[in-house]
Amino acid sequence: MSAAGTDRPSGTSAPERTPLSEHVADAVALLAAVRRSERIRVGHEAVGRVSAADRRAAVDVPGHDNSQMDGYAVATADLGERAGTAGAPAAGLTMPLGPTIAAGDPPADHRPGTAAPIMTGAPIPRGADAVIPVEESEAGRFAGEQHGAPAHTVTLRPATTEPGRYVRRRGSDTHHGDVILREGQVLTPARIAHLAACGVTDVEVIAPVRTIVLSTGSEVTAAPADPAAPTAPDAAGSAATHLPDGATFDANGPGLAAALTAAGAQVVHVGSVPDDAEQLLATLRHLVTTHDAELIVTSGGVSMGAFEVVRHAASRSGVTLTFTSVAMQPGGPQGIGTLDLPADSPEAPDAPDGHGAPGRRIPWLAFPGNPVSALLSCELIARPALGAPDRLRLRLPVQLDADEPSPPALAQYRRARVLPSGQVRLAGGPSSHLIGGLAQADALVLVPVGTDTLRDGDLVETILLPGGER
Ligand SMILES: Nc1nc2c(c(=O)[nH]1)N[C@H]1C(S)=C(S)[C@@H](COP(=O)(O)OP(=O)(O)OC[C@H]3O[C@@H](n4cnc5c(N)ncnc54)[C@H](O)[C@@H]3O)O[C@H]1N2
Ligand code: MOO
Repeated sequence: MSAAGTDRPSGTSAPERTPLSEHVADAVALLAAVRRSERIRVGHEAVGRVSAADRRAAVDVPGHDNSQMDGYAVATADLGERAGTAGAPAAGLTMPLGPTIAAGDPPADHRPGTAAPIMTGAPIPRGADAVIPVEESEAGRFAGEQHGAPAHTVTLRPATTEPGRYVRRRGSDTHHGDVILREGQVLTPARIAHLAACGVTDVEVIAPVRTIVLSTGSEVTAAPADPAAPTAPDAAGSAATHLPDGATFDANGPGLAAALTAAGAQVVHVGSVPDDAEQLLATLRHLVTTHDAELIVTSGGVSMGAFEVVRHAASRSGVTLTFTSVAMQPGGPQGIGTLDLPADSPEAPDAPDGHGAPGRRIPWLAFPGNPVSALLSCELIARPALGAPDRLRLRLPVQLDADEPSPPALAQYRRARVLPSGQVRLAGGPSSHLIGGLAQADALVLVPVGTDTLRDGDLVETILLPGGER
């Protein structure tokens, strides 16, 4: 990786750019007003939710000393030296049987001098300190499984006789009071099992933020879902679908809605509007009211063109949007702010007393329109603001066929795949319209500010994304 020089050619001035970390901090502060937590049951429905508080174990796990094997509970002092680690005597060690202990039995006292048949998970009787597996008995299995008269003794040939053998101690996994789930951790199947094992039946998790996703742009159109539309596969094997001249199928609506859902939001509406500021605002006010929405996420209309609908909307009353150029690519042009639903707005919900409800201020994240820019904005800005957990980041060597230039003023997020060798390889070019490259990627490679060339073998910060399955 080679660093760019710091000298600028005279007569040029770099645009003022906001570091990504600053913009994320603004988004986190903006969404703080709508972030809540809720209590849910510990069960399969909790998978993927994010903990909003530390949680402690309600009991020791295991709850009692218990056997790790089906075998015989013994007091090792009773085995004496005859069955020392040098090996059991050829004739074995014959002992009277104690009472049989099953999993679920209450802990009892051990009868000194006996070997008590004990099952995996059953409580070790008080006074016993080891379990000899049934395979180390002369018969190799329990008396009840054998024909003939019930046995009163067992002949053991223990491989070793050290105390504690095959005993799972109370609390050896988790102690009562241990923190078993931390704030910000995802509820994975194993964490759900651990919580359940520790007697925790409900947890506080981040509540989904009701979110409206709106694509902007007069060119943006939804792919036809008309059941009467022709669906015969074309030469390339996909359904024949007509894209009107000049139009673009809406990638950002479905993509952002999916990314926001994965980040824990509840997407209540996905749609699009043309480049008309009045229509955009009327649509948003109507949707916010109808769905009692708490967050607006738009894509497009934030850069320097003549038809930047979100920028135009920002000059209307009740809209507070700041536009900034974040020092990253993709996703540089960003808008952030609020939409007011004033008390006297015809769209404001009626209060129970029939008078207008108090006005509301809805956070608004305005992402750029290029599909990779929109999705990476969601990944890098909306996810942390919604409280979604950080992705795993690794420093990996990048595998390149040739040097890759990078704009030194920007942190560049290149799409990549992690290789089984532990290297990472770029997937497609840097342009922000290349949604196919992002779709095949399972990682982002961060080329930091100040770098003008990425070289084969450079160690790069790699952000792991879902989709790594081969
Ligand atoms: N003169 C300048 N031009 C541009 C600049 C700049 O700084 N100066 N920034 C570029 C960057 S970087 C980006 S990113 C884009 C952002 O543009 P907008 O947010 O205004 O987005 P649009 O112009 O509406 O669209 C850009 C591009 O993406 C396509 N698009 C938009 N929405 C969708 C959608 N829902 N699904 C699929 N594709 C979509 C749209 O058709 C355009 O091709 O501006 C650069 N320009
Ligand atoms: O910042 Mo834009 O997202 O590169 O195309």
